[in-house]
Amino acid sequence: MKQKTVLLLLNLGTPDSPSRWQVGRYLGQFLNDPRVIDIPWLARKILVNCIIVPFRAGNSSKLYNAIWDKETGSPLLMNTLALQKKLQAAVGDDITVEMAMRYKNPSMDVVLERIHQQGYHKIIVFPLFPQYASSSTGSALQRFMEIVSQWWVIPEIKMVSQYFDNADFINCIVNRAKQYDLKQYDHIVFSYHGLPERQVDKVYNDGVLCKHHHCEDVLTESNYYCYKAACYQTTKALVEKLGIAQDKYTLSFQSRLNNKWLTPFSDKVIEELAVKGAKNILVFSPAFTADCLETLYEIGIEYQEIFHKHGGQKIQLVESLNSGDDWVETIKKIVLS
Ligand SMILES: C=CC1=C(C)c2cc3[nH]c(cc4nc(cc5[nH]c(cc1n2)c(C)c5CCC(=O)O)C(CCC(=O)O)=C4C)c(C)c3C=C
Ligand SMILES: [Fe+2]
Ligand SMILES: [Fe+2]
Repeated sequence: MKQKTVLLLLNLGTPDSPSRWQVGRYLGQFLNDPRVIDIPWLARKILVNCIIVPFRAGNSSKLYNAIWDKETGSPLLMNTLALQKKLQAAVGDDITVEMAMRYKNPSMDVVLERIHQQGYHKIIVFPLFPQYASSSTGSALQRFMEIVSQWWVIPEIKMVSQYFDNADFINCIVNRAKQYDLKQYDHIVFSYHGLPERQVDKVYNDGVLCKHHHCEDVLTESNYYCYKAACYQTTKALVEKLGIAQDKYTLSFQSRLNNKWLTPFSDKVIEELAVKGAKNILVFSPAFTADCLETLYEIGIEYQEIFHKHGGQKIQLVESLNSGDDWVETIKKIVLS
């Protein structure tokens, strides 16, 4: 008997259109997730629905408009769909490749209902986040389990929770860097999506805060799921492979909602580099496997403006893994191992 297997790619999600209304709906669904804004229910409802969404939706809509493709729409959706298509071709008929978004569309409810109807014997879940965070991987896997737990038949399930330490994943980023002559840049920045420090501390069961676990330097049994530790290890592997000297790079965190997020902040690092005289910098974004608002706009447009304003010339963004052949082969290898 042939086993029917489905590979489910999960990504964060994006608005259905860049209109203020749709961006507001997206932000409302996203930020009302208790794993994203982890405060008591009533406080979250007031903060998100009465403060963040009304004040943020208009501005975010402008940012989405700037990166929206007239034909293909959201870059995050377009890149994830292209990856699904190429993976399907790579794995052949034995495995069906599906893709769903944690927020908005294609929704996990609809895609998992289709998977349910098909009666697969095995589901392999692959979140497109290399470093575990409760707000990304944790949330997507929780929603997956909530839905599947309602089924009468629960098939065999394999869930991948992170892969920042996978050598093939690191090599894919190294491959993206090959088109740039690293020696031409005054400095290299590894910019990761930020997180509230409080959420990073919640990873530890021993009550000892992240700052006492030496997450900048070591990966241990206790900090394996610490997002900060995973970001530092990702950077360590990349600088070793790329031969980047200690004083030539900086790790930083972007997209903060307030000042209690992981530091150093990417925008401040970019500003300081320009003030110190850097003219050209190369920016990697290794927490994002697909180019999206946070890479194309925040790094490519907003940081470019900051850099220029303070005397710098050009910020070069290294493209994400998107649907590259090496990334397709890497996912295939990880999920089939
Ligand atoms: C690396 C994965 C991600 C983590 C971890 C993450 C945490 C996180 N994000 C916010 C708030 C926002 N993020 C936004 C966009 C966005 N975030 C990720 C990935 C992670 N977020 C991606 C891929 C994107 C881009 C989506 C796209 O459509 O291209 C936004 C929306 C944009 C904006 O208004 O700035 C917000 C808001 C929080 C609060 C959080 C963890 C606590
Ligand atoms: Fe985010
Ligand atoms: Fe940590």
